Amino acid sequence: QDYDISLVAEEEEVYDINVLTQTDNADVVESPPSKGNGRFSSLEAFQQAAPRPAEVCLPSSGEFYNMPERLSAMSTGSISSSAFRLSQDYRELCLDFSSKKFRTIDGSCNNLRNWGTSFKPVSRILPARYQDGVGSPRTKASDGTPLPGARFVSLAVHPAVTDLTSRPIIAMQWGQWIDHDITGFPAATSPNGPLVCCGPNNTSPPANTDPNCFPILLPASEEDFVGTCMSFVRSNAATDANGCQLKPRRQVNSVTPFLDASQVYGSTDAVAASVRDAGDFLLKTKNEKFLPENVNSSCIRRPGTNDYCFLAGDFRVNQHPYLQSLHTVFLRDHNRIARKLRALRPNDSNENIFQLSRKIIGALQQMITYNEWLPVILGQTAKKLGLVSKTGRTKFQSRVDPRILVEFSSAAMRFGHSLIPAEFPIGDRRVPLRQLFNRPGDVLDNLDDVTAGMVGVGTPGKRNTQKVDRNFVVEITKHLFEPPTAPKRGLDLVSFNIQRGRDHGIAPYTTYRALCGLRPVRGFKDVKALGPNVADLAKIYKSVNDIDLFTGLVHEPVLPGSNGLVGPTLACILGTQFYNLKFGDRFFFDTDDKSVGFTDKQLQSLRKVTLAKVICANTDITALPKDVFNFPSRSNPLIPCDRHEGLDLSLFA
Ligand code: HEM
Ligand SMILES: [Ca+2]
Repeated sequence: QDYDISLVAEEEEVYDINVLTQTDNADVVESPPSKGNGRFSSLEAFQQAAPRPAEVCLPSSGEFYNMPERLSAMSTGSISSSAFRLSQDYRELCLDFSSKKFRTIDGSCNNLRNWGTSFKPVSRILPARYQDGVGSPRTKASDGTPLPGARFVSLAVHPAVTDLTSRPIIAMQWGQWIDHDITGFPAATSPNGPLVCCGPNNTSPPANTDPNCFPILLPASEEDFVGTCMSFVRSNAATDANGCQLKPRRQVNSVTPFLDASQVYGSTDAVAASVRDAGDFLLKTKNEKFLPENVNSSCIRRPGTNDYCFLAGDFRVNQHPYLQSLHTVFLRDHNRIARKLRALRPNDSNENIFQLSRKIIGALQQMITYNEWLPVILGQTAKKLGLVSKTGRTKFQSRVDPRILVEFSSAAMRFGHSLIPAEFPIGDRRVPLRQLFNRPGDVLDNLDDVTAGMVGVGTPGKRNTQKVDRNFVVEITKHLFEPPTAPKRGLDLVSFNIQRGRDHGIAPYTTYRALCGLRPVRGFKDVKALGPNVADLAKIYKSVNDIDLFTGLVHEPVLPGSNGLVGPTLACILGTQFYNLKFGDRFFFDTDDKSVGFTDKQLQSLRKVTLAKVICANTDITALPKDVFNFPSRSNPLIPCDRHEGLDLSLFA
């Protein structure tokens, strides 16, 4: 109910962020370890193989410990009703886990509850708000009337106003890079392959559309897309061992939630095997320099060139050149480190050299994320929650659940879409993002120019990333993945984010704000909570308590003094997830458990490395500032690449 804010005494914004706990799903206690789920060489293969919900679903007997059943259970992220059996199983498969020095590829056996294995259901902070209570998307407002359509919301409250931060574009790009390390929702499919959820030429879908279709219906006033429908497929629903959907519906994370560089190495044994030559200590490359080719993938190749589509540990690798750049830089860094270690440890096995290199790359991912990136995003909150890890060692907490919270991957972490600028500098060009999707050419031609543009030292001069606010560039709200020859047939990422939240039954924004201990929103005049444009929200939502989580989060103003880029509820959800990914990871890079961690000297040396050093060591860029999340300045001067401190690998001899 809206009421007059002037009647409410002004109070200070109380802002003391603590981490949240997830709901206690009965089935979260343990889930089966999945040594064997590497059957699938790609996400597509996984999706084809995922069993359809059976016609008749009997209550699960819990008796699914013969192999075929177990494999299918693992691949669909199903979970058992019998914790006892699972712990038995877990003990069997993770028997030697205390003697294991390296992470498994699929994240299994990280912790006693076996949380954090790929292709397992995500966790959640609050119970789902499905419209039917079990699985249908949230489509109605609190008074029972329909919610405004996702595209309608996108058009009404997410315009393309430009508002820049003082940061280079890497502040955005690192976020997407690590997002692909920690989250990935596989889409539902039909027995015949991918689902198409609109009629021909984007007309409204026929009546018998697949139940996993949840198309975005375009408003009558739509000018940017042809037709009346934008295809949207629901995320794959986790099933039990009998192929029956779990109730309430749960989504699956196809990648390991740990920051373990799984976008480089893969989250299943099959993908891991595809990115390296069996028995070798190196990752596969093309011509020693670039990512290997994925012959099963499609991308846009320039005629008359040798352009090819990339293969990496994550299937999203081809999306755009800045993402491809980080994939290439870390691929090269693995091979650079592995070659040195090979020489330093002549008696060691290739497998050990590979795993040791992988462990160092994983440590770099965590260090850059917690010490360089998160302080930029969360400001004070990063320190307050103990996320910054520049000194000392981290004590693993076995009760902290590292699994991805559905609210994080469906809404909060997508804040990064607001950071995306319209143009990406590459050499002396500034290329509109719509011209870069799915094209490997720029990285193959000139990785250095792509990378320099990303970290703000390219030739067109300073190019800043956008602020986190309600604004999104048209490159992603009108022209996402638009085919070059088919105008108005792109997608709207903001509509997708909103629709995805509804697909996953995410509760509205105000619920999370309250949970984070912030004062309630005082209706549609509450500029302090919902920002200067709150009146626009009033035009489309009936109550503040209907606002979609994603939309609410990017409306919240950044609190004065927070020194970060995000508002308080966003800081709360992001902080919670990154807290869980630090303290709930037995292999966190600075763990005090020396049996899996680094020696004091190794850690000390490792801590000198910054993203700048990694880029210097693997490109022909000649100078970078120590902190690439800030532009070069008097306090962050350009330093020749050979003077950046690196990891002393002789400490691993
Ligand atoms: C050019 C840059 C980017 C593009 C083109 C892009 C595009 C996309 C697309 C198409 C999706 C799938 C949407 C859906 O079906 O629900 C997605 C999901 C997502 N994006 Fe981005 N994105 C970009 C940058 C970022 C950044 C900077 C971040 C974070 C800081 C981010 C975080 C996410 C997350 C967490 C998801 C959900 C992934 C999952 O769990 O499946 N993205 N993005
Ligand atoms: Ca991972």
